[in-house]
Amino acid sequence: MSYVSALGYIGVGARDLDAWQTFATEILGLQVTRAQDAENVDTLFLRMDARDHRIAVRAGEDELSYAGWEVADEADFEAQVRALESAGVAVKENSGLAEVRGVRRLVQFEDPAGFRLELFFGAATVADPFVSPTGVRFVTQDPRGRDLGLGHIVLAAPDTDKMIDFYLNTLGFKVSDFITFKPLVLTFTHVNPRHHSLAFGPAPEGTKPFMDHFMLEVDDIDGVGRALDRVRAREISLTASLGRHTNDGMLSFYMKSPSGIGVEYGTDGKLIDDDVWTITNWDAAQFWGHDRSHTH
Ligand SMILES: Cc1ccc(O)c(O)c1CC[C@@H]1C(=O)CC[C@]2(C)C(=O)CC[C@@H]12
Ligand SMILES: [Fe+2]
Repeated sequence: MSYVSALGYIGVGARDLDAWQTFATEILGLQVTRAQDAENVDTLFLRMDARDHRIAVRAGEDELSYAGWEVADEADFEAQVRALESAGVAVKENSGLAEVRGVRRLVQFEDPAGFRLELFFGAATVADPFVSPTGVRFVTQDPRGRDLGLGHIVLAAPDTDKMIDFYLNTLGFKVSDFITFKPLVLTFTHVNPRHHSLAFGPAPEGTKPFMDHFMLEVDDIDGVGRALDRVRAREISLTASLGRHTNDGMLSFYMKSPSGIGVEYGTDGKLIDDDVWTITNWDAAQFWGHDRSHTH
């Protein structure tokens, strides 16, 4: 039982849309279309490949966010909706929202932490070629052309066990591996060859659930290096220096977006072949780097 095929899109809220527009264009290298959404709210639609957009940044509360999980076709869509319903999850089909997102069909539901999720198929795709303003190319497919989604997200919520149970047993995500440091355990999960589309970060009791960061992957190290140069040249805070993760081998750095949500920008992430993959439990998050004390 596994129907979800990719992290199709995400949405975040931002009070300062002008700052986000500059950040998206000049640092991340995303193509930006700024428009009113269906409810006349100022929105940045951010493009990274043939999809109409994979990130929407909507004027409003900085914390607001949602994730759009994609399935390959209508049969998988209906099967996943049934699986959610038999698990007792309230699922609401929303054709108006499907139209706003440009997708064929869409349902809305919440995970156990109350995080807003959408399940959809038939993503909005445009004929116009994607052209990055910084010249990067994003990795959203594997070498065989299989969709890898936009990157990954890390969610932090107090009851991690309940969250993991839901994503594994109701949505069919698979464990990639674990990283254990002292009392902390981080769990990484995949839905396609990308090492993780979703990971669970630690959150102390009483914390409001939040998206810690999203990760975008580019296809060469120079794209990461040039983005890092531009971060250093501007008022953007670097939250972890360049480093290489143990589990997915990603070479990346972390920064704070203008609305506060973290962004990891990397390259060279590992792909998982389920036929030969064995789950490991790493004792460290990185082979080197990702220093969080000497940043600005
Ligand atoms: C460890 C790791 C491997 C691959 C990744 O893409 C990735 O984002 C991470 C997590 C990085 C980071 C960490 O190791 C310390 C605890 C952190 C800050 C969290 O609370 C969420 C992200 C975690
Ligand atoms: Fe990450």
